[in-house]
This record gives sequence, structure tokens and C-alpha cells, in this order.
Amino acid sequence: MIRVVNLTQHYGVRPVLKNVSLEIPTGELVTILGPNGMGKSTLLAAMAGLLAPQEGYVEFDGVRRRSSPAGELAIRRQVAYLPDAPWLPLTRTGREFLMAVGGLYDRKPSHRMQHAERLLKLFNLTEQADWAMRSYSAGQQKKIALCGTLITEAPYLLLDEPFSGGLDPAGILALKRVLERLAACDKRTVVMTTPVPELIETFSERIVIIKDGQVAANDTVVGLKAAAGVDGPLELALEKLMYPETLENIESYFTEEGL
Ligand SMILES: Nc1ncnc2c1ncn2[C@@H]1O[C@H](COP(=O)(O)OP(=O)(O)OP(=O)(O)O)[C@@H](O)[C@H]1O
Repeated sequence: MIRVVNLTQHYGVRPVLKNVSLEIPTGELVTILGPNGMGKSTLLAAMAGLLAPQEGYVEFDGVRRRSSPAGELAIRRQVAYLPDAPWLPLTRTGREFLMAVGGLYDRKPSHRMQHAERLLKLFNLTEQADWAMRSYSAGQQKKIALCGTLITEAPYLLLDEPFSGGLDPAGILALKRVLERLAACDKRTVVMTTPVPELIETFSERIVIIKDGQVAANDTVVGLKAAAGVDGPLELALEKLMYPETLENIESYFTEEGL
């Protein structure tokens, strides 16, 4: 279980997250949604241990992040984090990269090699496996970064915009199905952000909406639709809950122009 307790995060004097508390049970597939700039990436980075919160803390299975070197090391082996703009060692090949990341998580070389092969095949990168990653297209770089997260086999996956960055439909389908199966069959916990509600409607178990630095909603897709009084796609419910002003802005854009 992940527990976020009274988390407050400032950049300079500007508060981004204000007293955020959240519990994510093991094996859940959770999506964090919210308007641009509301703190989704900041929340994920704090969960990943990249940011030291000014107040509050994050716990994985009862061990508090950043509380002791031993605890922090134990958590690092359990958690894989994919930032929205992941860094890749571009002079290395995709296969070398996967072998190196798997090694950081103590996976045996023969197991890593075999798993890398399966991941490369899954994301249609077999042909490029032994090319330097600088020759990969943007979408291929995103795919290899995703493979780098999956090869860790970490029980907790924190994925910042895993579906963005030029993934093709085959890549999106592969990622959706893999995350679904990992959560359902392997009890892996997946927390991710995405700006595209259509992508997650059918497979995200729970949605957390961050707005103005706070948790505005934390519910299932069905629960969110009921709260918004919407009997259609999730997108409509989110428009009402997250972006009520956008619908008004669209109207006034056309009205003020006399259109
Ligand atoms: N390193 C930083 N220094 C100062 N301010 C920052 C920094 N990183 C983010 N911010 C600010 O914090 C706020 C939250 O940013 P964050 O990236 O967490 O939002 P987000 O919800 O993930 O946005 P998006 O949907 O656009 O990715 C924004 O207003 C942003 O300008």
C-alpha cells in the first residue's frame, strides 16, 4: 500500500500541493488527472522520492520515504518511476540500456536478457535493439523508456504520462494490456498520470483528481460519473468536475466575436 500523508510541496514560496492525503491499496491501477500545472507530476515525483516535501510524507508498505538510508534503499528496489521526459543514455543500445536497468533491480543476467527480448518484441523494437538509442524516433525512445520501467519488475510503478510522447496505437494497446494484467494477475500497483481520459476509462480502477493543489475527487469511474450526474463517457463527467470554466470560455469566445 502507498500512503501519502498531509503532503505539502512548495516551489520557492508558491505552494503546489497543499496537505494532500491519499491511500493506494496494493494491486490497484490508479490514474491521477487534473488540469495542466495543478501538481500531478509534482505528486508523482514526491512519491518517487525525487522531491523532499516541505511537510508530510510518503510510505510504501509502512516504510517512510527518506526516513533512513536502509528504508530508502529498500523502497528504491520496490519502486520504478518513469518521468514525463525520461533521460536515456543515447549512445547506448536499447538492449544495453534494458540490461543495465534490470541489473539495478538485482534481476539475474539470464532472466534480464530473456525479459528484455520479450519487451523489445512487445513494443516492436526487435530490429532496433542493437542500435544506439540516439537513432530511435521519438516514439521509439518513449517505448524503450517504458521497457526500462517494466524490466525492473518493481511491485510499484509510478508512470508520468506513459501514453504521451508519440506512442503509436500498437504501443498504446500493448501498454494498456500489460498494465492491466500486471495489476490484476501480479498484484502490481500502478499509479500514472495522463491528460487523456478516453485512454483510461476502460481500465483505470480509480481516478484521483488534483485541482488547486488538493485532492478534488478520489473515486471509481462509475462513482465519478454518478457524482457529475453523467450517464455518458467519462470525458463528459470530467468536463463538469474538472473544467466547468472551459465550457463557458468556449461559449464566450464565440459570443464575443459575434459568431
Ligand atoms: N522545478 C520547478 N520549479 C518551479 N516551479 C515548478 C517546478 N516544477 C513545476 N513547477 C510548477 O508547479 C506547478 C505544478 O507543476 P506540475 O508539473 O506538477 O503540474 P502537472 O499537473 O503535472 O502539469 P501538466 O499537466 O502540465 O504536466 C506548475 O504551476 C509549475 O509551473
